[in-house]
Amino acid sequence: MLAKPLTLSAPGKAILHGEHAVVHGKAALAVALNLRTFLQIRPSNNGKVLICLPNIGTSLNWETVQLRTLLRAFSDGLDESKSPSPEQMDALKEFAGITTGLSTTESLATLAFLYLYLSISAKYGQIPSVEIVVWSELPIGAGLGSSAAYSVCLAAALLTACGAIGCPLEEEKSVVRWPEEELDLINRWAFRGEQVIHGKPSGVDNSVATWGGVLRFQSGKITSLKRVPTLRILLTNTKVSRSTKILVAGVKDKILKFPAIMNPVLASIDAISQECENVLEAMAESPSQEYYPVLEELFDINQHHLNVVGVGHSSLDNVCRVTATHGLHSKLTGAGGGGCAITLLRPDTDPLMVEAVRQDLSACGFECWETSIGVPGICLHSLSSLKAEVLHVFNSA
Ligand SMILES: Nc1ncnc2c1ncn2[C@@H]1O[C@H](COP(=O)(O)OP(=O)(O)O)[C@@H](O)[C@H]1O
Ligand SMILES: C[C@@](O)(CCOP(=O)(O)O)CC(=O)O
Ligand SMILES: [Mg+2]
Repeated sequence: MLAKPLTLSAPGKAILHGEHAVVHGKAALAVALNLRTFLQIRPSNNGKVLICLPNIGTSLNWETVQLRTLLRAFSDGLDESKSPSPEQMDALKEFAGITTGLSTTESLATLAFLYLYLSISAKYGQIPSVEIVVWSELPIGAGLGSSAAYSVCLAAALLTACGAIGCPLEEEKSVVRWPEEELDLINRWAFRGEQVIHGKPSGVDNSVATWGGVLRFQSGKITSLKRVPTLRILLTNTKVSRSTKILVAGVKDKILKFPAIMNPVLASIDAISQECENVLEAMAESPSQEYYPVLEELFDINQHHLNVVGVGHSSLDNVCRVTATHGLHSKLTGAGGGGCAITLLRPDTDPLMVEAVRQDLSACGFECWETSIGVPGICLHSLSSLKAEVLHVFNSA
């Protein structure tokens, strides 16, 4: 099916409000970041499937005949409307030789790939021999949705390789997107990859990586915010590693243990997302500085709530403290427990001040950078449109 190599990319995300609460049916507001995961898929004629993951130093390959055996055993339950079953996961673990019960970076990436490869192959009757390289600009496991960008890239590449969706790249265009119904199919398959990595994802991250822009997400309903003000956001990576799967499971346990205490906190987070959406709309309508104190206060309140639900970390408290000494307001973003925080900058924040904050945060061992938001979701690239850094990774993989 695949005639020539394809290169595609999907963005990471930052959650303004609603992380964790969104897993329990509350609203979240999320933005696509200009940090992307890139995937190159090449047709191969050696009867193998190869996946190379330079970010984590992993390269794996299997014979398609081996995969075909597994496919037969699994083709019944594998389609985009079903969640991965424990039996399927056990069979994949055995196949991939994953013996430890612990979810490592490599084991999760391998299982998500094998699950998507086999289920898409089973559904569309193809078992393509391909070489795949996935490389990301995003920090991995830091709250910026690398798992979703990975799953969305894999779903789009495998659906294209199996002929389930078209390949809309035209010679004269450097970047193109799929039509809406194909994006929807990519998103639904990517959600299955997120289930392998997260356990119980809400679907917000894969939706942002697919659709891009600024989204409101609640119980699977995706609403693109059409009019949003330009927000300046500083991202800080505390470099404290954590696992989304473990943090999401911890919040669930807390809700089960203290429902009367935790449910009102989730309801309050939901109200914060709603209030923030109202403010963003009003700002887009009539830009004014007067809205910033409200956005800042919402960051502060939500950060306290996230500590209450048990996903804070002393490194994140440090980010909040350091930025507060410069009059700035921060909250964790994504699953928390370490990873990244976001800090709101006002449009007129002096670059010298931003530099001073960056230096203070770097002195704590953190990495910090300003980012632009609301970028496009999954797209196909012509080779000539790729940055030298990305080309270099693909050429040397
Ligand atoms: N570029 C990549 N290469 C390999 N694995 C990746 C990549 N991006 C994401 N992953 C997988 O996603 C997991 C991180 O997901 P998660 O804990 O949800 O953190 P986040 O989504 O915030 O980065 C990693 O452990 C790894 O299995
Ligand atoms: C905590 C959560 O709301 C976001 C997780 O994001 P990340 O994997 O930490 O980037 C989980 C989810 O919505 O699936
Ligand atoms: Mg994730």
